[in-house]
Parts: sequence; structure tokens; C-alpha cells
Amino acid sequence: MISIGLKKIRPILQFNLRLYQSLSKSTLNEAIEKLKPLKGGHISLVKDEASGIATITLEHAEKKNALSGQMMVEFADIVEDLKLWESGKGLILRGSGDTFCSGGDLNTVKNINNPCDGLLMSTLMHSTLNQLYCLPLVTVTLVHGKAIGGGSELTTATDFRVFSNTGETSFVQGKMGVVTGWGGGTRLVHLLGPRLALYLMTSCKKVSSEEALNIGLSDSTVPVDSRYEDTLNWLHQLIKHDSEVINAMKNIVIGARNLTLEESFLNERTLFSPLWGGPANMRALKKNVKHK
Ligand SMILES: C[C@@H](C(=O)O)C(=O)SCCNC(=O)CCNC(=O)[C@H](O)C(C)(C)COP(=O)(O)OP(=O)(O)OC[C@H]1O[C@@H](n2cnc3c(N)ncnc32)[C@H](O)[C@@H]1OP(=O)(O)O
Repeated sequence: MISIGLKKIRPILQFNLRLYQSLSKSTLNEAIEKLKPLKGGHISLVKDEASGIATITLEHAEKKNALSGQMMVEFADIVEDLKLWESGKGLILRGSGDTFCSGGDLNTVKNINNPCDGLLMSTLMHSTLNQLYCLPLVTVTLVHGKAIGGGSELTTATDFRVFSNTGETSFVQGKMGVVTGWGGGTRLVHLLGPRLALYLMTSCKKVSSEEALNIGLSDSTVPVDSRYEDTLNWLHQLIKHDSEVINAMKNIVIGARNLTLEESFLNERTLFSPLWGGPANMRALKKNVKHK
């Protein structure tokens, strides 16, 4: 009976996750062709096998970490890489220099400034950021300095946000005559609810680190000088368990976000059963842990 359940649930979860990936393969390929030649900056990925924490760094400091077309394509490749990282537990997304990200690189934007190309860019960024959103890792954005436009959208693609004192986010798309192009509007509603999300989008208000903490957009504020180390420490507190346990916890959250209630409970049972009596569970039982 259980094996029937196991067989059923994988396709359900995978079907829902495929929704994010299946924004038409040919459209994605067309987007990559279009965006790749639009150069500038770089995105790096460092995977620390010992801790299970990966760090993605936007490296275009001279343009305030604006995302060029080339960086958008690199971002897609990095998320593909992380999807295959079996021992991974956590991820930090950050920017280099004094700004988290000033959104789309205006030089790239000028080259693709028509509805068709806009749809291509949007399709690629939706695919990348929604797959990031669905990684089985505990993910956090370190918001140091400004997150503007598309930059503010990036911050919504992780589970948590840690702001440095100077961290600030603003959904300025309205001032640019557009709306969120990277899926940040939908994720913002999931994060804060429709009322606050609509307020932030329509007002284009700058949200300081303090305000972000107050409204539940930020999970912690860290001093500027020790921002990366403090974010690492903050994340370490959440990823003490075995990677299988962390991955299953995150997959419960992803399932609950995407599936119907019934499917989500089935997903949860399916994730639970292999851990019950598994290596981490047996080690814990042997230790006779007291939860004082
Ligand atoms: C995709 C779409 C969406 O919303 O979905 C978007 O994101 S649209 C993009 C929305 N973002 C924007 O409109 C950003 C506009 N930029 C700004 O507001 C400002 O530059 C700040 C980001 C607040 C930084 O001001 P600050 O006075 O500190 O520095 P700055 O203005 O001298 O900027 C340093 C250099 O970075 C460049 N720079 C800054 N942001 C850029 C961007 N997004 N694309 C291309 N270049 C950019 C500046 O032009 C300047 O280049 P030079 O040294 O060569 O002069």
C-alpha cells in the first residue's frame, strides 16, 4: 500500500515543480541566445562541502551589481548546478561592494526594450528564480546596501532575508513604468500578504532594515562590518541536522506552497517515511536525547 503512495507522490510534486521549468524550453533557449551576448559583470558560486553552505555572489560592483543579460544566463546555470548538489544544506545570496543589486542592467534593458524581448527575459528570470525558490536548501539573501527594482525581486526568491544596517529595498518598477518582471510580485504576496505587497509596489517606498524587520520582510539585522560572517552564523543555526532532514523539511514547505492540501499531506508522509528508522533517526535514538 505504502509503495503505491510513494509512486504517486513523486510525480505530483515533480509535476508541480516542472511548472516552473516548463515555461517552454524553446522560449528559454531563445531567451538565452538573446541575453548571453549582453555582457557585463559575473555571478560566482562557491560550494563549501564541509558546511553544506553555498554562496552566490553578484559581481558587477562598478554598476551596483546590475544584472546584465550574461549574468542572467549565468544565474540560470548556477541554479541548475545547485539542484544537483546532494550534500547541500544552505545557500546565501549576496552582492559584492556597497549595493546588493540595482536591478536589470540598464544597458541590457535598452537592448531588449520591446514586449517580445521583455517576455523572453521575464521567462528566463521566472524560471531561474522560481527554481531557486524551490531548491531543497535553506536559503537566505544578505541585503547589504540597496536592493532596487529587479534587485528587490531577487530578495523574495529565498526563504529568509538578513539585512545589514544599511540594507534597504524598494520595488521601484512603477516609477519605471513597468511591474515586477522577475516574479517578485507573486512571491511578495506569498511573503507579506496582498495588502502589504500592493502597498510596497504602488508606493515604491524605500524599506529600511528596521522597517523590513518590523513588517516581517527581514529576519535579522547584522552589522555592516561582519555582515557575511553573521549571516553564515545565522544560517548555521538552522542547518544543524543531516542534509536529508534539511532537504525533507524544505520539500515539505515547497509541497505545502504548491500542492493541494491532500497532495501536500501525502508529500509530507512520503518524505517522512524513509527518515523514520533511517541513519540520523537511529543515531538520535542511541544518544537518548533529552530535549530540556
Ligand atoms: C528588470 C527591471 C525590473 O524592475 O524588473 C529593473 O530592475 S529596471 C532597473 C531598475 N534600476 C534602476 O533604474 C537603477 C538606477 N540607478 C540608481 O538608482 C542609482 O545608480 C543607484 C543604484 C541608487 C546608485 O546610486 P549611486 O549614486 O550610489 O551611484 P551611481 O548612480 O553613480 O552608480 C554607479 C554606476 O553604476 C551605474 N548603475 C547603477 N545602477 C545601474 C543599472 N541598473 N544598470 C546600469 N548601470 C547602473 C551608474 O550608471 C553608474 O555608472 P557610471 O559610473 O558609468 O556613471
